[in-house]
Amino acid sequence: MSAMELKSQGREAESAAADTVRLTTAQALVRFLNQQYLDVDGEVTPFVEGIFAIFGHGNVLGLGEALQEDPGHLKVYQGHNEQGMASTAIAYSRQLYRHKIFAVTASAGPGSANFVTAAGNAYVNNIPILFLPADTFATRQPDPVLQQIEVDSSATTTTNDALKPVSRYWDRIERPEQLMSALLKAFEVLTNPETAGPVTIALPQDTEGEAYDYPRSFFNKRVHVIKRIQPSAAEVTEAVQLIKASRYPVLIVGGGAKFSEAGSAIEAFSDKLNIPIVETPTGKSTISATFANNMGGTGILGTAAANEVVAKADLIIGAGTRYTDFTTASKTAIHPEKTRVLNINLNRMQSYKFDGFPIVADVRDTLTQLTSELSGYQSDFTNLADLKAAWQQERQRLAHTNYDAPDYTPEVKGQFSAATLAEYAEKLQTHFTQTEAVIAVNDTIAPDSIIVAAAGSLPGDVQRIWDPVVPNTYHMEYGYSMMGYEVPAALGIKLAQPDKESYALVGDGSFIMLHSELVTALQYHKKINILVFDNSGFASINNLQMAQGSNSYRTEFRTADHDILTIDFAKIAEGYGAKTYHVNDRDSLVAALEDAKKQTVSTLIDIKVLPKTMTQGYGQSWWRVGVSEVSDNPNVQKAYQDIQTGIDQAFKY
Ligand SMILES: Cc1ncc(C[n+]2csc(CCOP(=O)(O)OP(=O)(O)O)c2C)c(N)n1
Ligand SMILES: O=C1C[C@@H](O)[C@H](O)[C@@H](O)C1=O
Ligand SMILES: [Mg+2]
Repeated sequence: MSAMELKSQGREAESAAADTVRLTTAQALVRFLNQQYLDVDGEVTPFVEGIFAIFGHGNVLGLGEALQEDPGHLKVYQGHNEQGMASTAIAYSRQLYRHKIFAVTASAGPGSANFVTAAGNAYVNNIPILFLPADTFATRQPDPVLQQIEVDSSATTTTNDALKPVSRYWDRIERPEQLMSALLKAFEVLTNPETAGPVTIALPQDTEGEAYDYPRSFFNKRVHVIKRIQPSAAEVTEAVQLIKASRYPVLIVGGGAKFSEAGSAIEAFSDKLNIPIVETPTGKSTISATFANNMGGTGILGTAAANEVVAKADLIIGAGTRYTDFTTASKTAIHPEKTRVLNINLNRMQSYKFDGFPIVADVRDTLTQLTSELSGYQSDFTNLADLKAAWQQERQRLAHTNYDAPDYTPEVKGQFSAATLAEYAEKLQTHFTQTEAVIAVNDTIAPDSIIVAAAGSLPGDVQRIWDPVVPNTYHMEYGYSMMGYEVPAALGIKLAQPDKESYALVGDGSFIMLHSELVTALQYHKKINILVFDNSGFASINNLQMAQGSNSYRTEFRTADHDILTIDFAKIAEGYGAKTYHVNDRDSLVAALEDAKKQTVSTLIDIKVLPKTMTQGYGQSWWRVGVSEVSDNPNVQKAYQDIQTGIDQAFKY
């Protein structure tokens, strides 16, 4: 028996009579995490998979020591950037429909501050994650300590207070016994589908190591049951009336539908009642793109087919959607004056939106009930197959856009001159268009591979032209649209589904901003594939800026001498130890993708693409943005007037 085992046996024996066990706060925390289980539709699994850690002086001696001594079943990984490793944890939970989580721990001060962006991401996307930032001393004896901001107005304010607005539950453990009530509350929040999101338990570094006689009962196995909330009879009756009264109902599949695993229920509903479905970015891949009534992504970034049925709708059925501006075209795509709205959502507040009739219940079970109650009903849509076929034709056109064609004009028109585009072609050594590249990836990687995107122009492209066939293979973070989510998320996805290939679709700007967890993937032999779409700039923002009358300003990547910046992303990843490829046309991309499939090590494909060659709007694409009211630039003045016209037409709340 090892010295450690002897010591721990002694500790158990010592307090056995009192039915307590003497542990430090950190040891008690680790022991508790090991005992949390989730019951989803009768299947019980451990809820906490592990912990990502970047140790500093604030957490290495308390939590670090406890994990070193006995992590139980928790897998402990070293992260390389706090925001990055938290993004990995978020992606892991999201990919597993929130059935499992990782905790993340950082040292006090800057390490903890690095959590804030990721916490915002988890908050807006309703993803459970347990933040365990170290904190300054509870005793305050050595104050101010290294990395303490030392707020004059209150000694209780520390860096970790910045996590309060982006936590669904926030607590600070200043005495070891506080841990018990804090963790009970924390895990209720983490495991409740209605409140799931980030939880912060701040750990003052002295408290982490302080001991207490914890009741053994606190460490009993706890099974948190996910309850599928059923619609009331009155809710079903009203919904049935609304649908029966409508000729052109359209179902919007949101993230709530995906988390409810409502795919089959939606297909049955849509198929039997002839109701077209359209998808939000998060809802996409709940249903296969090949499903006959699936018109694809909707909203500002939507397909022509989806936006056409939404325009015709006399009833919108929102299944687990938050109705963000991108889905509603800033409230111009849906008008409750002309279109009734029926909302199915676990969250009561969400269900009230657009003056909708609220059903506060589980999406899967509600739609199943509605399908059986509505037998005999069919919508009057007759052109769904034609709309879908027309969109597929457009997708084919986008797959073959050719910069070298004599009559070539880019998808984003009227912004860069032919000379500027030629300058990019020459500097980046590419004639490759982004739409051709994205579709080539879609057509080449295995259908059960998982892609992730988050920011820039790629979320718009894939919302329109990515056709996911296998459910849950499309992982989109377009709630916070956090640049830098893509690479760490690819690792989280790989940890969640180790037998699948995981691909990050990432712009050059996002890659530069954050890719530290590529090192973690390499370190732990978790293969991820990174596809960098390099157009040498914050191109989507450049598009937006120029579309609203401004000149191109600080959104292209140019040197002080106005030269286009050229970066060898493959070389960067090669330096870390990844297998890399340079690509500038379809053939070289397909060859690289095929070779990358054979690798066991993480890969990066550096894809040089031309700016202005991403997809553009297809109906329902007004976006309310903050254009300047006063400007000497006539184009900005016009853009301001155009925005006022849009505002006049938009639904007001
Ligand atoms: C953390 C963060 N900072 C800033 C933004 C605002 N933003 C959105 S897209 C974008 C540019 C993205 O550039 P890139 O990744 O190269 O993609 P591209 O637009 O070129 O497709 C910026 C700065 C953001 N979404 N997230
Ligand atoms: O500001 C933004 C504009 C969007 O086009 C982009 O996709 C998103 O990442 C963003 O933050
Ligand atoms: Mg870019």
